[in-house]
Amino acid sequence: MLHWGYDEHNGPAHWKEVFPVANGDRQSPIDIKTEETKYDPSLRPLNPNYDPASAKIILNNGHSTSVEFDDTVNKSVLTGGPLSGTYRLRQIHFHWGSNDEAGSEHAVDGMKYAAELHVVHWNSEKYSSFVEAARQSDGLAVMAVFLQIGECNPQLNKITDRLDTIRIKGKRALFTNFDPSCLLPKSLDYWTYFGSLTVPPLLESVIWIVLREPISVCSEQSAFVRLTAMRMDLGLTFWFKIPASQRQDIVQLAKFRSLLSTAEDEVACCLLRNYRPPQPLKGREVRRN
Ligand SMILES: NS(=O)(=O)c1c2ccccc2cc2ccccc12
Ligand SMILES: [Zn+2]
Repeated sequence: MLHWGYDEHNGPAHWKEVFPVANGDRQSPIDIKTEETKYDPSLRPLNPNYDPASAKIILNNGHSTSVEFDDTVNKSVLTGGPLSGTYRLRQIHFHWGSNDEAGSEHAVDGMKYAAELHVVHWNSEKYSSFVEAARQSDGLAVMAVFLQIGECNPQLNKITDRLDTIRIKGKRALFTNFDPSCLLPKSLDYWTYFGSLTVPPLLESVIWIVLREPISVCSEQSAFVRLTAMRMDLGLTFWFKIPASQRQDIVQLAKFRSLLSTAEDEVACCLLRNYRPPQPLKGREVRRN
């Protein structure tokens, strides 16, 4: 396998050839069977506390688009929930599919959402760097938020409106004054389990915190259906009368799909999907608050 990706020749089924831990005992993502989750009264409320000034850049690393934060000090942290100690915000990124029927990494009773946001933190109380923490069983904490097809999400526009400036792999742009809490749902109820990175090197060092309530995102498929219905009502070819700005808004998810997984000097290839399928639970418990 040349370099891992999500295509037929280098996708999740091949990753074990280079990263044997792909068949490990605490791999992610998983399909959360809600009937088998266990209520744990010792689980505390989640307490995200982010400073918008920590946001630094938005980038396309060829596998996803991420917003990177200044993690040299404890300015933006996550505490509470299943965590003991303080976990420092490192980056956020997204996973999506080539159509609205799949795209999330975790599933709930076999149901996949259209996309998934991951908010990545590392245990800055016990470890001195992200790289060191990524090698420890309690080193990382990732909060996952499901994106469900529906109304356009104005908060998400802060990200999707910038994607056309970082279409090519390796491109980055300044991105500050952004508090990722704006992308969290009203309820911070969650499921939690011990897992791994869902991308190579698939390190088994992540405490996963999956929020139960999704946030909304719109995509051209759902918008196209809505507009066609509207056009039917109006009996007019209404589409071309919509100002481009508004047309822009109705294709949030399409903008993720138009990112390139290739660099400047390569043949352009769209990053149409970047999710790993659910992995075996291997006896792990999924707790809920
Ligand atoms: N999906 S993931 O949260 O395991 C993940 C990444 C996924 C895509 C691109 C970069 C990622 C970096 C991560 C760093 C730490 C933990 C998870 C990470
Ligand atoms: Zn992720």
